[in-house]
Amino acid sequence: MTVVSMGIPTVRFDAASLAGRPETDLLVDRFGRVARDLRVSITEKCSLRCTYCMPEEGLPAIAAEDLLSADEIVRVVGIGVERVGIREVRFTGGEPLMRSDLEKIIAGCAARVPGIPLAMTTNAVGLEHRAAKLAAAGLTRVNVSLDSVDRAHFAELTRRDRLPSVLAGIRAAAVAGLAPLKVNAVLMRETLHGAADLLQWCLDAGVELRFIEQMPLDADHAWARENMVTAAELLSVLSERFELAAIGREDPSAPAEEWRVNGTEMTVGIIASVTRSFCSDCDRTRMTAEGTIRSCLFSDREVDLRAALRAGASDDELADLWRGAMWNKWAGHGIDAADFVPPERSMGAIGG
Ligand SMILES: Nc1nc2c(ncn2[C@@H]2O[C@H](COP(=O)(O)OP(=O)(O)OP(=O)(O)O)[C@@H](O)[C@H]2O)c(=O)[nH]1
Ligand SMILES: C[S@@+](CC[C@H](N)C(=O)[O-])C[C@H]1O[C@@H](n2cnc3c(N)ncnc32)[C@H](O)[C@@H]1O
Ligand code: SF4
Ligand code: SF4
Repeated sequence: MTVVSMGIPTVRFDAASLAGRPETDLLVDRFGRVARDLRVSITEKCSLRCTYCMPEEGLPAIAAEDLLSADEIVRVVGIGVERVGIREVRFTGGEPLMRSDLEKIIAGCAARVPGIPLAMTTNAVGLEHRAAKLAAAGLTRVNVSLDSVDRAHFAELTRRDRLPSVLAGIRAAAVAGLAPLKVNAVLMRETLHGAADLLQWCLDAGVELRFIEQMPLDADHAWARENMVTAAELLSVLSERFELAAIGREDPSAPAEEWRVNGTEMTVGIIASVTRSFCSDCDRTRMTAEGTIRSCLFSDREVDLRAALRAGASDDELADLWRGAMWNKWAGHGIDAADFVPPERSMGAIGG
């Protein structure tokens, strides 16, 4: 904890050391990486309870006054783009659609940082009714989480019977021009047998599917390395039905590696965060719904921008706090280390 004087009142907030940092405005770290991709969590609330993410009862509620307001989010996004080199912004959560002022947040950001892609990662529940408004506000594209197209299985995995709403949301997003639309599916023992069906559904729907290796970020702490489905295992299952040709990554810092399917233009991606980690090329920086900067999914060391912002810090001061948070970023998640300990926050509380 560092004491920072910003006039009256004097407020305490975490500031990470900038010692040894080169003279640059950008969000550099000690490992030569530059963070340009900002992921903004805007709520801890969610309409689903995916077993690999949330506890059955949901996450503890964040008090309304502790959440960043729409105007505060727009200000931080503006600082990110104008002062520290952010080139892409993604809204996430929790479920971003749970915020009734999401359109206001998007419109505010679109006006403040014109030309910067504004994406959203969502479960698509209720998106049917908001896709057109979100697109009009300036949202550019969406990635939708969908682990199964079998209604009973979906209800089991998410503890909610909402598959029809998700599918309607995907259709509405396509109609609204939120493209390219990608589907994310977390790999699990209980879904592996349906993986080929899910891929066929996505090929038929003309959307790109990416499978994600499950990470130890579930609120229930049930993740176990020996139980997880690896990219290699998935590839062997998919290869029984599809001809897959490796393409690689869109760009070095993209989490997904891609495979061409059946010699067509359609692809399937795998985000192998555990067995083929991409930490050495990481370009991510995160802001939690409470306004703390988190340099890595797995690092609980957060820098509190909200306290500074509400105490009257200038844009320059906020930018410096952000730079300090990222300068002290770890090399990677360390899941393979003998002394690995999962972070305190689960995926839904960080913003995946
Ligand atoms: N290890 C790790 N995994 C991540 C990170 N960001 C996203 N993921 C994983 O990748 C999944 C998909 O992320 P999305 O929110 O769709 O974002 P994206 O893949 O960067 O999006 P695109 O730009 O469309 O490729 C998430 O659900 C996470 O499981 C990250 O910084 N580190
Ligand atoms: C936390 S969710 C937030 C956004 C939105 N609610 C959704 O599900 O897309 C963001 C992403 O994290 C992924 N995720 C959640 N828990 C995960 C875990 N334990 N390992 C890997 N990915 C996870 C989800 O599949 C989703 O794609
Ligand atoms: S993955 Fe997304 S939809 Fe599922 S519980 Fe977590 S926040 Fe909600
Ligand atoms: S685990 Fe951390 S360092 Fe690795 S890719 Fe994700 S955010 Fe980046």
